[in-house]
Amino acid sequence: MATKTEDLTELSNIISASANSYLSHVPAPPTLRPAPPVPVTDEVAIEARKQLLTACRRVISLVGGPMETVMGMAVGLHDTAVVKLAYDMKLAQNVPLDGSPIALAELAAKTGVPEETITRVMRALTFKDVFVETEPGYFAHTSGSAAIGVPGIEAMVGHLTGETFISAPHISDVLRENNFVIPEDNRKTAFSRAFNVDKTFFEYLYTDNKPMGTRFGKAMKAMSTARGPLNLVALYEPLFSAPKGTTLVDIGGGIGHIAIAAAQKFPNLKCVVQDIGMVIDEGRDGLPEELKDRVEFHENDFFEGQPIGGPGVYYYLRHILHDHPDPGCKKILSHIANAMDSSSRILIDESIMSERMGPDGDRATIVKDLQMLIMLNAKERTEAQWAALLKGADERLVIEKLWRAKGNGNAIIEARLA
Ligand SMILES: C[S@@+](CC[C@H](N)C(=O)[O-])C[C@H]1O[C@@H](n2cnc3c(N)ncnc32)[C@H](O)[C@@H]1O
Repeated sequence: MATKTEDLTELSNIISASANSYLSHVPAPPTLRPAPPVPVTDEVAIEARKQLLTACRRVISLVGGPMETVMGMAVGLHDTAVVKLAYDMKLAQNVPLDGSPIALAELAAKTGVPEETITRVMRALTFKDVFVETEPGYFAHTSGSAAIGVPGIEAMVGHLTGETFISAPHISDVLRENNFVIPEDNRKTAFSRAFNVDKTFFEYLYTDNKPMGTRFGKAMKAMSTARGPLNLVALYEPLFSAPKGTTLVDIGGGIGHIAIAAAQKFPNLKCVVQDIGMVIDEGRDGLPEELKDRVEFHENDFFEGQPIGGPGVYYYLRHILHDHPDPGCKKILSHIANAMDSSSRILIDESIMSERMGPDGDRATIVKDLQMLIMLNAKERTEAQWAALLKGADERLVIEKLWRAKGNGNAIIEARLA
């Protein structure tokens, strides 16, 4: 890729050309003014955006030198800390959303936080275009700061700067004590060490810390559309011609946000959401009246078995298998394989990690891989790893087709019995 160059002039030409291409393929130029995040879906714009960001990162590495690159990564924890403070102090909720400024004294009165603390936090945030100082002592929202106040995104910010931030430093000890082999036990994680529990992240959420569980459910729902339309309703063509009464089992479907979107889009579909713990009740409570005859919530532990069988069933797993080390995934998949026949399909909606290293990688997938490591000793997988996992779960399971999303590393992996 041209952005591997160390020639600044060439890089600036790439930036200029990509910016022009980007601008001519998005509905409106990007802005820092407060506005809800809009995913980029045009294929040319997606590619131009990728080129732009890759070239800009290369410029920072070249011109900033090692102090901007390695030291920049090493001090990244302070960015997390300051976003956590903004979350805890509820700064985003107390600055006017229409983009008008608020005086420091008024913000201090509304949040109950001393002016000096706000000033220091704002100095770090405004440096990264999160909030803007419109004139000395007055602050207004930018698109970045406004996002912190959007309920589902706020929940994700809380999850990342809360339990993830607390857990992350422990990964070093967890791995060092196991000779840097990643343990396959997901009760022995950086998370479980940080919280001093012998439980998986999910077991802890649903027993010891229900508010954290509720926040996590909201974060999952918000993140499901943050990078574009849902893969299941946008990508997977067979559902458009599914016969009446076709069953889709949304395994670990949480509060049912994907099953609900699928039932709304495909009137022939009957959806069963399976999960454990409190999300089942939260899902039932939030189910729209008109879907009550086509969307059901069932309590089912995916390690224990798969009670739904019959011809033509779709077993849908979104962001489930990346939560588990290989032995757990094989257990889940083998239960499904035992319930399937040749007309049923497994649909795995996950990232496909690129085999290649380097600046062209997909940042979101790389970050998610580390997130899985810290919270669950789990991982994102390459196409070859997905195929091996399926085969390892049941010799008969093969990949039929990859339905790749445009512009990000996600796909629906369609698998069947050979
Ligand atoms: C990362 S969330 C994904 C939720 C949803 N599929 C989505 O994509 O937004 C993982 C889900 O797996 C569920 N889960 C965890 N352990 C489970 C188990 N043993 N059996 C069934 N569901 C489980 C969690 O409750 C949670 O809803």
